[in-house]
Amino acid sequence: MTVLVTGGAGYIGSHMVWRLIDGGDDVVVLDRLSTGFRWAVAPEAVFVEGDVGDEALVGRLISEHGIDSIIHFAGSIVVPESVADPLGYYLNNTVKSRALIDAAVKGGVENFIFSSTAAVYGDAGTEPVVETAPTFPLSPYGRSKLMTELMLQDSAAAHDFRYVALRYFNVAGADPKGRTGQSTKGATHLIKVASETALGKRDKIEILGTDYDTPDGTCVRDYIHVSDLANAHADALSYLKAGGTSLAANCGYGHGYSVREVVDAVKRVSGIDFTVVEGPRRAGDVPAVVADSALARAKFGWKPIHDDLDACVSTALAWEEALSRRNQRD
Ligand SMILES: NC(=O)c1ccc[n+]([C@@H]2O[C@H](COP(=O)([O-])OP(=O)(O)OC[C@H]3O[C@@H](n4cnc5c(N)ncnc54)[C@H](O)[C@@H]3O)[C@@H](O)[C@H]2O)c1
Ligand SMILES: O=c1ccn([C@@H]2O[C@H](COP(=O)(O)OP(=O)(O)O[C@H]3O[C@H](CO)[C@@H](O)[C@H](O)[C@H]3O)[C@@H](O)[C@H]2O)c(=O)[nH]1
Repeated sequence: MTVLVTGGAGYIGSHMVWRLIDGGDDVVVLDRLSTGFRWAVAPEAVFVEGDVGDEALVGRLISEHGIDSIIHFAGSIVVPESVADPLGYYLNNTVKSRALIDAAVKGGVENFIFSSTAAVYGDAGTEPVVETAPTFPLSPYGRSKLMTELMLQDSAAAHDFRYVALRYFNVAGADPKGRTGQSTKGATHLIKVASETALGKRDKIEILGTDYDTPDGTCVRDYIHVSDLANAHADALSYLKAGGTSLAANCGYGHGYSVREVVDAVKRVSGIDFTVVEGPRRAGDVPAVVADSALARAKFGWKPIHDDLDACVSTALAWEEALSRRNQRD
C-alpha cells in the first residue's frame, strides 16, 4: 500500500517523504509547487504536480496507486497573510481540504493525517495547553484549520474513515542528514529569518512587538524540530493502521521561548552578532502558546529526540548554508 503526501515538496512535507522512504513505504507526492520545490522531493517518491482541490485527480491517484493513507500538508501557512487575504486562506486550507477529504472517503482511504496548528487555540498563555482546552483562533489561518478539523470529525463519524489532526506548534530545524530543510522564498518564520540574517542574506531582523504581556514583552512559542514532527506522523499513522480512534493531538515540547531568546540562540550558535531592531506587533500574532504533548506520547508512543533549541538552530543554520551553495550552483 502507498501513502499519498500532499504538500510533499514543501518544508515539513519533504521531511515526511524522507521519513516514509527511510521506513520502506511507497510514497506519492501531490504538490502544485506554489511554495514548494520539485528538487526537495526524495527521488524515490512518485511526484505529481497538481492541486489537492482537484477531486478527479486525487480520485485517480487513489485508485491507480492503491493509496490507503493520506498525509495532508498542502496549504497556506502565513498568519499575517491570512489576515490580509482571509478568503484565499479559506479557499486553500478549508475548501480544498473538503475536496480532498471527499475524494478520500469516496476512494475508500481509511487513514488520514492532517497538519493542524497551535493557532486553533488562540492566546493560550505560557502554560502548556491540552487538546481539550477551548479553541479560539485569532486569525483566519487558525480558523481555516479548525474548520478542517471539524470536517474531519464529522466525516469520521459518518464514514469508514479515521484521522489524526496533529496540532503543530512552531516547526523549525532541518534534516540532520542535510537532505532537506526550509527553503521557502521570502520566509516569515522566526528561526529561518534569524538564520538568514546570521548568514548575511538579510541586513537585520526585526522583533515584531515588545509590549506583550509575557516575561520579556515578546511572543512566546514552543519550537519543535521538524524531524521529531515527521516521527510523530509516522507514529500516528501506525496508530491508525492498528485501529486507533480519531483524535487531535499537540506536537510540541512543552517549553516556551520568547522571540528574544530565540534570536539570542541564533547569535550564540552561529557566533555572529547580527543587527536586531524592535518594531510594532504583527497582525494575527498571539502572545503565547506552548504544547502539552502528553496525549501524543500516550496514544502513539511519540518520543521526541531533538528537544534542544540550540540543536534545532544548528540544523537550520546548516541548511541555510547548503541553500546558499545550491543557489550559487543554479
Ligand atoms: N511551519 C510551521 O511552523 C507550521 C506550524 C503548524 C502547522 N503547519 C502546517 O503544516 C503544513 C506544511 O507547512 P510547511 O511549513 O511545510 O509549508 P510549505 O509552504 O513549505 O509547504 C506547503 C506545500 O503545500 C503546497 N501547496 C499549497 N497549496 C497547495 C494546493 N492547493 N495543492 C497542492 N499543493 C499545495 C506548496 O507548494 C508547498 O509545497 C501546512 O498545512 C501548515 O499550515 C506548519
Ligand atoms: O522576523 C520575524 C519573524 C517572526 N517574529 C515573531 O516570532 C514569533 C513566531 O513567528 P513565526 O515564526 O512567523 O511563527 P507563527 O506566526 O507563530 O506561526 C507558525 O507557527 C504556527 C503554530 O504556532 C503555525 O500554525 C504557522 O503555520 C507557523 O507559521 C511571532 O511572535 C512573530 O511576531 C519576529 O519577531 N520577527
